[in-house]
Amino acid sequence: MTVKLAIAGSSGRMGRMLIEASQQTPGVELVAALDRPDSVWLGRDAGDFAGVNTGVAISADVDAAFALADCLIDFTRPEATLLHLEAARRAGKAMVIGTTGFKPEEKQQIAAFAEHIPVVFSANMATGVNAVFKLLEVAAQILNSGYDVEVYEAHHRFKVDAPSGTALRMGEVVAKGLGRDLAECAVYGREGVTGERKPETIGFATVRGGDIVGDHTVTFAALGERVEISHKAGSRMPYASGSMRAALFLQGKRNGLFDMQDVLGLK
Ligand SMILES: NC(=O)C1=CN([C@@H]2O[C@H](COP(=O)(O)OP(=O)(O)OC[C@H]3O[C@@H](n4cnc5c(N)ncnc54)[C@H](OP(=O)(O)O)[C@@H]3O)[C@@H](O)[C@H]2O)C=CC1
Ligand SMILES: O=C(O)C1=N[C@H](C(=O)O)C[C@H](O)C1
Repeated sequence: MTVKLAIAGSSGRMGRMLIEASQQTPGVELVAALDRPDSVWLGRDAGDFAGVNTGVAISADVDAAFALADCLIDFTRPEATLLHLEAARRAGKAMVIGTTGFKPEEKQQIAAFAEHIPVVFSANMATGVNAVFKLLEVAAQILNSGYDVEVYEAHHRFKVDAPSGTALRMGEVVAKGLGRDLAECAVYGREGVTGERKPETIGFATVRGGDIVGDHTVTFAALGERVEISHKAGSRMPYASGSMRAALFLQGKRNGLFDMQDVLGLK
């Protein structure tokens, strides 16, 4: 059966890519496209950015979108995602959430919504990045003593949250593998006379510039050698295709919180 899709933030960088992906993915049908109530794009065909005619006009009416759609894909901002989750709960429909930058208590709210509706929530929908999460689990098991862990990420100049959701997830995966709690061992910046590096810490470095789509590297550095595990995105399409896969995965599910590891069968 076809999954009827609504896409939020449809004029955004990911929104445009998701609309394009929806036109190329068997088993999904775009039925609604959302943007802010004050967006200049309201009323335009959702496919205008990609040069295709979808027959779906961009609107700000979330409840009307859920009346048509089985699933909303949301790559917006945390405050918008939480409002969309309320509408999804009212309608009893599914959500795929790619938005990053949530506070811990907001993540708990998402988990609470997922007791009532099915949700895929993942900081990175790309298959390659999810493969890297698995590689990091293995690396942390083997390189569990004497290696300093540092996470580097680089993104475009327009990104508003740091470190990236993906970098934080990478930190969480490695911390768990090493038996540490990321909240206690993360170091998010260094400046001035910092003193020597504490061995139990996990450091983060953030670069912002130009149109970098998304680079992530985790370094395990010891005395005499280092291991680097990297992913570099050259296009946003892997995030969009992963999201289509996530929407198809949610078909027929009543509730529950899932991530791309569930979607890809990596757990
Ligand atoms: N999980 C993953 O694989 C990936 C996650 N992301 C994440 O997705 C999110 C979006 O990224 P990106 O597309 O680059 O961002 P953009 O700023 O390009 O797009 C965001 C879209 O959401 C809309 N929006 C923002 N606030 C609201 C609101 N309060 N109500 C309704 N709509 C709103 C924006 O409208 P307007 O422009 O009018 O403000 C815009 O259309 C980020 O959190 C990013 O980190 C990105 C790529 C991959
Ligand atoms: O904002 C972006 O562009 C991206 N955001 C996600 C993140 O914060 O991890 C995923 C990807 O790196 C692109």
